[in-house]
Amino acid sequence: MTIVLTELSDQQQQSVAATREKVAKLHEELPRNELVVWTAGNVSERVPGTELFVIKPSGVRYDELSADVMVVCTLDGQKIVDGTPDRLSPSSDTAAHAYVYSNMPEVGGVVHTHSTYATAWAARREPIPCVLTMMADEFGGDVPIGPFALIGDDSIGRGIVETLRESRSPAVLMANHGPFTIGKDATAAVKAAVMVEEVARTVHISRQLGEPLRIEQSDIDSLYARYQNVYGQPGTK
Ligand SMILES: O=C(CO)[C@@H](O)[C@@H](O)COP(=O)(O)O
Repeated sequence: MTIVLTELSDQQQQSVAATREKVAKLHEELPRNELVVWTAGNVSERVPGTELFVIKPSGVRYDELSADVMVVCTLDGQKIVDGTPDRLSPSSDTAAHAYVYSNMPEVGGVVHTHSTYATAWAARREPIPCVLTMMADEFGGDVPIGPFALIGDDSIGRGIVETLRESRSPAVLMANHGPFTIGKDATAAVKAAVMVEEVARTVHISRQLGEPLRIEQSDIDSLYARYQNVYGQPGTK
C-alpha cells in the first residue's frame, strides 16, 4: 500500500517537515568539511513517530538542496507520495540506509561520503589502527573495513550492519568505496563522518615518517568510557 504524506496524522506530518529541514541543513556540513565533491555523499535521518526516513534526492547539487526536495521513504527504501515530483528519485544509497534502519533500531541517522583519506584507507581495505586518543574517544578502537559490495540492492547495507554490529565504531570503511557512518541521529552521524576523515588523515601523515603505535586496549576502553559518558555538556557530544 502506498503511503501518502498528507494522509498521515498532523503530528507525523510535522515530524516529517522538521526532519526534512534538519537533513537539508546537515547536507551543508559535507562540502563545508570538504568530505564530498560534486554530488557525492548523502545524509538521512529516521522520522520520529513514524516508520519513515528522509534522505537526499539522487544526483542533486549541494547548493540546490532544500527541505522541499528531501525525499521521504519507508524503511524498505520505497519513496512515499511525499509532495516531491514523482521523477525525483531518492539517493542511490537509499537501500543501504534503509537496511541499516531496519536492522539497527538504535540508529537514527546515516551518512555516506567519499572523503579523501578515509576512502584511501578503504581502497587498501585496511582498517585505521587505533593510535590516537581521539580514535579511542570516538570509535572505541580501530575503524573497521566492510566488504566490497555493489550499489543498488541491500548488499552495502548488509555489509555495514554485519561490520558495525561487531564494533563500537560509528564508522565503517566499505571496501573500495568509502565511509558510511551511523549515529543516534543525523547530527551524530555527520560528526562521525567528519571525525573519521580527520583521523584517517592524521594516521596517514603519521605513517609517512614511521609506524604509529597502537594504544593499549585497556586505555582505549578507559578513554572511550570517559568520552562517551563524561565529555562535554550534559546531553551534547
Ligand atoms: O557512492 C555513491 C553511491 O554509493 C555515490 O553515487 C553517492 O555518494 C551519491 O549518490 P546520490 O547522489 O546520493 O544518489
